[in-house]
Amino acid sequence: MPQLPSGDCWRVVLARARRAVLFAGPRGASGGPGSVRDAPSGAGELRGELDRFGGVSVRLARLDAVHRLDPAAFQRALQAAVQKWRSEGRVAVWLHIPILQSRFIAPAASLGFCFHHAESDSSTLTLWLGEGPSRLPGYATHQVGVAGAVFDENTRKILVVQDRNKLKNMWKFPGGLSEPGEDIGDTAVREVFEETGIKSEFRSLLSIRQQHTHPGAFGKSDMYIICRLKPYSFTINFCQRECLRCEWVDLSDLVKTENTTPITSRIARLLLYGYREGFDKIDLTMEELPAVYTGLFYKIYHKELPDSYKTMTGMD
Ligand SMILES: NC(=O)C1=CN([C@@H]2O[C@H](COP(=O)(O)OP(=O)(O)OC[C@H]3O[C@@H](n4cnc5c(N)ncnc54)[C@H](O)[C@@H]3O)[C@@H](O)[C@H]2O)C=CC1
Ligand SMILES: [Mg+2]
Repeated sequence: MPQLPSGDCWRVVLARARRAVLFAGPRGASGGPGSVRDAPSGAGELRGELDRFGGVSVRLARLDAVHRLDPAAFQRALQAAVQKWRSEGRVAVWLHIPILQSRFIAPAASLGFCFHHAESDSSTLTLWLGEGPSRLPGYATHQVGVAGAVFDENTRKILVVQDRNKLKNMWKFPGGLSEPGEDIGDTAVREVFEETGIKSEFRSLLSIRQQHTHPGAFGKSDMYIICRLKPYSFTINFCQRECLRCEWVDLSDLVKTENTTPITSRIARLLLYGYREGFDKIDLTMEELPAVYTGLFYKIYHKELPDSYKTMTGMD
């Protein structure tokens, strides 16, 4: 006579019906070897969702039963769950832990989980279960800083600041770190306004600098992007907290001065070339396009295509 499913097992049956949701019930309960009675206790507390790569994602914030576990009980439940997921051929486990349940981090780490990343209110740990070294993608590798080279073509003047918090007070373009979800051009315009009081609009992207193990990037790499901006206000009202000085200077004076950073000096020369020969020689302009699958939009930056190439279908 077939054995009736236990409470945990019923949950597994329901989960199978729903397919996308995985219950880390007792070993064998969802088709693997073993029986309900082999199950290490507590395994049924952990429930995950299967991702398209064959990994399991467990969000503790959504599992009410887990709130009642102490760290030792959580460790037993997680160990049982991992054993089961391994037997089912899952390639990885993603464990999302709300900051107030951080007592579960150490038990997970003792089972081999490592930090993948943390946000302000949660951390995410991973465990690779597949063959060979982990193929899980890492988290953020860079911070993005954006500066605005605000150039007034009518007066040939460019906006520069001296940073208050630096040991050497050299002229540089105003700028700062991008916020999550912020367009590059919007960062440049916002930072220029916050630091100098000058209103401007985005024209183009001029340069990208990549620097690894940047001292201000918490051990990550730094991407520093300079944009060409066009001013539409001219009265300076600079931020005393961040800047020591702020001035409109003649572009050719900025090219000649030694009291500037190498990157500022180089971009000043590039701007002078663009001013004399045409900005199309130096500009990477932006266009917004629809993403293929997601229904979202993205911004693409490249040199302007001549009209004759915009509609070209192949080699004529
Ligand atoms: N070559 C160049 O001309 C320079 C380029 N950069 C690039 O600019 C970007 C960063 O721009 P920033 O103007 O530095 O950023 P930002 O304008 O976003 O923020 C700077 C301000 O953040 C605050 N801050 C930063 N670290 C802090 C800390 N540890 N404690 C307390 N307050 C803190 C300070 O108020 C500081 O004035 C990076 O991409 C960097 O590589 C920065 C300086 C010079
Ligand atoms: Mg700044």
